[in-house]
Amino acid sequence: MNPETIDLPGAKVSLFDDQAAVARATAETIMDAARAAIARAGQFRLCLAGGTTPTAAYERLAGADADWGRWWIYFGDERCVAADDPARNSLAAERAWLGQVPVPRSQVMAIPAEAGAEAGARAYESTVRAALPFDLVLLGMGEDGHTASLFPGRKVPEDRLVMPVHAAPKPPPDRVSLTPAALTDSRQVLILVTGGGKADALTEWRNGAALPVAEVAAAASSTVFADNAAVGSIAG
Ligand SMILES: O=C1O[C@H](COP(=O)(O)O)[C@@H](O)[C@H](O)[C@H]1O
Repeated sequence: MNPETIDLPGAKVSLFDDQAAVARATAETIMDAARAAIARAGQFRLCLAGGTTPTAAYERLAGADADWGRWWIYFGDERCVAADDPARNSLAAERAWLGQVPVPRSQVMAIPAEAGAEAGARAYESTVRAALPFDLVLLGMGEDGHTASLFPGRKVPEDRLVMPVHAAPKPPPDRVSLTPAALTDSRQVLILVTGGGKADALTEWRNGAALPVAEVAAAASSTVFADNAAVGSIAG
């Protein structure tokens, strides 16, 4: 049974029974956005979330029938480790989904984070500038309320679309992240929140804390897909 509801400032919230239901709805939302973008503009520009939360949705997309030749894939953040390191967000998406569908390789725009945070961010800036506005930005939320690699209390350069991140509180310490200016320049922003470990951050968000995820959500037309485990103890 779903909890009653939860209000999150700046976002429309949809609640689901479990992570599998969130994954199903996420894959459907992405497919709907793709069809609409392709009908409107002949291509679909999707910016992906990293971490573990979106993996089940990516696995569902691996079995979908889509006009893959018209999809362009971007990443909201990346960890500065070797290109074949399992910690890479791009590799996780590749294994769960992208490696199994005929999206042209030239249209999967990985962040060159193996070059280091500064060089990777500099190189990806022009890629993102040319892509905006995105059709859909998919985001997750960390247990501390971070999203992409935007961590609480960190300064964000106002003149950049992509920024280097050092000393991240969650390993690895060096990362590259799109800034809120880039993540919110999208027709839709969909934020996935699953699992009991996210309940404290959701409570802070509901109470108006200035978390990165809350700031990004409020600056865009955002929807949150959450499951019972994330919301259960704080609903009502
Ligand atoms: O480090 C990261 O964390 C967040 C949340 O990850 P999750 O494993 O709790 O889903 C993720 O959204 C971000 O892209 C990632 O680099």
